[in-house]
Amino acid sequence: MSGIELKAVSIRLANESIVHNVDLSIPSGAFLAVVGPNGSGKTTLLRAIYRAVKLSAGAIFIRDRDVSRIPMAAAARQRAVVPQFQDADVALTAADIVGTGRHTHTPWWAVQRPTEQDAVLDALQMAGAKELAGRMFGTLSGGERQRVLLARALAQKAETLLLDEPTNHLDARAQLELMELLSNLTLTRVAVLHDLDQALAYADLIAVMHAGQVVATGPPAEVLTNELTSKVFGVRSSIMKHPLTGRPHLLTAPLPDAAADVVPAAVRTY
Ligand SMILES: Nc1ncnc2c1ncn2[C@@H]1O[C@H](COP(=O)(O)OP(=O)(O)OP(=O)(O)O)[C@@H](O)[C@H]1O
Repeated sequence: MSGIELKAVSIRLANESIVHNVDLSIPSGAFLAVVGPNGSGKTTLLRAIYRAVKLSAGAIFIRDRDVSRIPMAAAARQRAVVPQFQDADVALTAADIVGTGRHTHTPWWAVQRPTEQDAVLDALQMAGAKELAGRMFGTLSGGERQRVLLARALAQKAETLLLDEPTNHLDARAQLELMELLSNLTLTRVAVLHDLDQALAYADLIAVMHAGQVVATGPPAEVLTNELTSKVFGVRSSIMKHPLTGRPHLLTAPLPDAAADVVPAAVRTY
């Protein structure tokens, strides 16, 4: 069974074609990183998976069920979302926010039960945010909020986890902790990432977007060639092993002429 399947997906917004004819298959339990230059359509594609934007053509399936035909309550059990922006102007504590992730399993009036509170604290602990439980959400820093939103998504215990630039706002150590945590989860995960090095080091698969199309997919070390990063991102690159951890890392350097206007043929589709 496929975790998530996109079939010939196209999206138009404000009369503009934003995503064109994307096919993507993410195996159940895999971690896919979506990368691409600014404005290439990554967030729009992710939002389509959680039904925040409508498709103009094609279809999206989570575990073989068409997401456009699923009742909202069932959809919330299908996918948990860590969005890029979240309104912080709410009179709720971090634990309250995480508790809203439990509403897919428990009626709102039962969220104060000890088992539910344990689930909330477990999720906060996993996201490295247990000490923030009693803090008002609006008083938290950007990085602290990000961890609370991750905890809310984990508390939801959905079949898939969708994250939009989850390492934004996090300091160096918190970024590594988050990527470690994400790479060790066993549910199907899709994360929009800007950091190609993080995508290479932690994701199972990568999809590269350029001008609304997916131009390459496959294992990150096979996809992130110097040729691809030159053409799509306008940077030279090479992959090196970290001397301490042995993990692969992507080093980048400017191109003499950083024009990135050639779309390469797909490296591999799966
Ligand atoms: N609601 C909208 N109406 C009109 N255009 C939109 C809308 N949302 C996004 N776009 C446009 O669609 C294109 C893709 O945007 P999107 O946010 O998906 O890109 P992205 O790859 O996630 O970019 P970034 O890396 O900068 O976050 C951009 O040109 C953006 O201006």
